[in-house]
Amino acid sequence: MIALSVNLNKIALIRNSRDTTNPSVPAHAQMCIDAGADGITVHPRPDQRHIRASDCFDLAGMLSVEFNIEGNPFTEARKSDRQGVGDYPGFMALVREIRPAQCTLVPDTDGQLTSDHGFDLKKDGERVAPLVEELKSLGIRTSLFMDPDPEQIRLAAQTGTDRIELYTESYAHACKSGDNVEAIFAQFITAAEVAADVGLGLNAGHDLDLHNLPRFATVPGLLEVSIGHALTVDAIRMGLANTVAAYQRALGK
Ligand SMILES: CC(=O)[C@@H](O)[C@H](O)COP(=O)(O)O
Ligand SMILES: NCC(=O)COP(=O)(O)O
Repeated sequence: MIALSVNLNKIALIRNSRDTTNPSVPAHAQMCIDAGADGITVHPRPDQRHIRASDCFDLAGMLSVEFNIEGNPFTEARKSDRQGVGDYPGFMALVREIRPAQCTLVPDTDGQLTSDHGFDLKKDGERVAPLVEELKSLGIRTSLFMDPDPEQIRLAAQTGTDRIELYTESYAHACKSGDNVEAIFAQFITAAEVAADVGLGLNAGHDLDLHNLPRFATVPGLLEVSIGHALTVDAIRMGLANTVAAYQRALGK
């Protein structure tokens, strides 16, 4: 069974567009859970453009499903520039205190519009490995955000991480454009086979949607997908409960 972890970044983005608590991130998480979500994912960024550190604590206090916190482990603490919003404590400081079920390390720089690449572990492997070890010692399952690159995936196994999360934007783009879909999808099949060969659990995410998900769900060994942007947009059209159910059906459940 492939777990569906709903990413709430865009719910927080709507909330932050006013000085309000509406929509409530915890209340939205509960609606996702009531509708059948297997997990909740958030990606607190240093500018707190959407998910804030306070959201992570609020969610940690109420979730009855797995909590996955994603982010760049090398981000430093940053003062909030918005009245009434707490400071960003730094990613590792936040995760050390919350101790979510899973932590997905993502090599985003602070100013990126969105996540757009996996780790280069030739460059950063020696910095990442000790953090993986620390997170695991805290009882947190670790995952590294990776491109579907066999050499990099083999390097990921050397860090000691439990899982990797395949960055699926290239597949989503190919599905939209119709160009090279088979060749791109074959890259993910190969990446999944390499991950299994080196003992890594397999997650995936970014730009997955109701159209591209059914085929991606056939990737061997896939354990979890985290989906936020397209699912939130679909919920505007279909309603949240119907949307979560539709994504579960797209996963073959
Ligand atoms: C790592 C990844 O691909 C997404 O989980 C990320 O959370 C997207 O971030 P934004 O929602 O800020 O675009
Ligand atoms: N790790 C991917 C994620 O959490 C959500 O990505 P997206 O569906 O918002 O592109």
